[in-house]
Amino acid sequence: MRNLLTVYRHTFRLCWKVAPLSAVANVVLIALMSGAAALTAASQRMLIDGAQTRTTVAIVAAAGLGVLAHAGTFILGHIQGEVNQDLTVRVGREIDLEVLALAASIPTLEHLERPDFLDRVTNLRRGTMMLARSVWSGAGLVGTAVSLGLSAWLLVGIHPALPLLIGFAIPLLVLISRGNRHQRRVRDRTAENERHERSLHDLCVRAESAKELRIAGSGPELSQRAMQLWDKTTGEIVRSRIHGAWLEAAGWLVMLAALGAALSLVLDLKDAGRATVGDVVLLITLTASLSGQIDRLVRSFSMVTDGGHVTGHYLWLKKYGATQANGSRPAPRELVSGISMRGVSFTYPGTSSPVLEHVDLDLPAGSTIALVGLNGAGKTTMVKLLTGMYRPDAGTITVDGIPMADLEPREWARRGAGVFQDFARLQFLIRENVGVGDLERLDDTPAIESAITRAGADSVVASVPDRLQAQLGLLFQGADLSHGQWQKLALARGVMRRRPLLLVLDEPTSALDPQAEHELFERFTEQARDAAQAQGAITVIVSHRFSTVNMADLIVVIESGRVAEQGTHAHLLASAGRYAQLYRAQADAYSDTPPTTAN
Ligand SMILES: Nc1ncnc2c1ncn2[C@@H]1O[C@H](COP(=O)(O)OP(=O)(O)OP(=O)(O)O)[C@@H](O)[C@H]1O
Repeated sequence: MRNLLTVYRHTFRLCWKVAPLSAVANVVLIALMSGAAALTAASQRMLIDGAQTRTTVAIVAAAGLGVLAHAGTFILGHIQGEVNQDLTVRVGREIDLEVLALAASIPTLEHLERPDFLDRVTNLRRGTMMLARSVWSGAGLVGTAVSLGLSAWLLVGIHPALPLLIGFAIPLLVLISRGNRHQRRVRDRTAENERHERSLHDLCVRAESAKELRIAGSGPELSQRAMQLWDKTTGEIVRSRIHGAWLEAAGWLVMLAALGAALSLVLDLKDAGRATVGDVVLLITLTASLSGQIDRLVRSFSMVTDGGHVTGHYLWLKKYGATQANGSRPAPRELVSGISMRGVSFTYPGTSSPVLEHVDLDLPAGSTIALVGLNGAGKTTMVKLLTGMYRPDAGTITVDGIPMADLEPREWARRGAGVFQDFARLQFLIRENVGVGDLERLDDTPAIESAITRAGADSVVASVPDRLQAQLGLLFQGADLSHGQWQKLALARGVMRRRPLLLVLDEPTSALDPQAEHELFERFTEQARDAAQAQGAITVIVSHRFSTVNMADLIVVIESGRVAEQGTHAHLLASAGRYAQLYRAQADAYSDTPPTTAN
């Protein structure tokens, strides 16, 4: 309940921020409407009683009051519905943006690969409207309670037992909240299926996956699977709704029986001369409006409880974000000793075997380090730990002696730059595609051009008519590029940031020919040396090409999550270990002579 109130306060603040006038109007309209239903019933009793006593003034006054109350209920209800809808959409959008910003601001990556996190975000995104709506339902709940109080007061006037009628709303509410609870459980349970269905759907309609699907002929199979998942998910949701509808119907039957009993009581009272015809009409009118009020109460109650559930996800996300950003020490502006890993082990969430185990490694300030090893050895994972995207399960990583966990994570992230093998194809203008590598210089054309030149991407820009202003990607009728061209732009984006302390190049040139890659790395190594001298910057390269690797100051061979060997190219070749074996295997593959077995 406290959580719900916290989020309501926050949501009211959002309402005030996005549409203060509508928020005030909504409160006033809800207050006015809560009195209108009771006023309608009271005017009818006055009308009947006035007719019996033939008091013209009373009849005219009652008729005027009735018309006013009816028109008020209708007109105010209509306006309130519109105002409410507008507020719900605007506030829902605001909450949606908040959720996205919150999820994107978490400096680590782990949550994006945790199914429970993704399910919560799915439910949260499904439920932002619900949350926004539930705030006004909470206000509506108060309004309806006031309206029911007025009705109870009118009922007491006929017979003191009649207000008990309102108490029959309780079993109805209990049954409905039971149905809602069941529906919420089903929604949570089906979130994973929904994500799965969406990913299959995306695979079927995205250009990137189209080639593989066409050649394998697997499109129909995948769309069939997506369909089955959709049927399963919606089937479960529909069944839970039907279940809820049955429970609600049972509650209403009880309520109707109570209304029938009340009516028969008032008819008996009238026969005994202890009630007027006006009282009978009042009860009938109240019965009709009571049903409406209780129905509103029930709907508001459902929305409030649904909102409470979504609130749980929302607060969880906020708390999770806060726990992931708990370091507060400023990141150094230059490196003196470098980065060290001591006893570092790491297992991906949801898996059981460690990817890195007891890694001890020193990355001296000002050096270029190459990580080599077979596929799946753990090279990219090591880079993810060094950049702070994941935290080790055991051991420590220090930056100039400061534990990385103590550093303000966003600040450390800002000290890094680079490009990953699974780079993004950002379908923006070319200048934006590159500029987002350093948001502060998004509009700095010379900086963008310089990054493009350093990444060897000048030919990519020259190949499209509008140059830097060219729109990229087929989604927006822009130019489509080859894989290698996209990669060159990703590389330019990766080197946009000025003076990073840690530059990571994780197979950034896998789509380039060996000659282009070699030239590029020569250029990078030169620049890295300048940065190294100026501020002790470290460059980490992950590559399978030994022509690139041998330029590094230190080569680290990773094997099954451990450091197998380290040293310079010459040292490792001389020691005739794993590196020498891998190097010769590649050299043989490029030569005309048959491969030798390295021993
Ligand atoms: N997000 C993830 N969740 C679970 N396991 C993962 C994840 N990412 C990688 N792995 C596993 O961790 C191991 C190491 O992966 P990593 O990407 O670090 O290897 P790598 O040495 O960079 O390989 P490659 O040369 O193929 O790029 C692999 O067995 C991989 O399956």
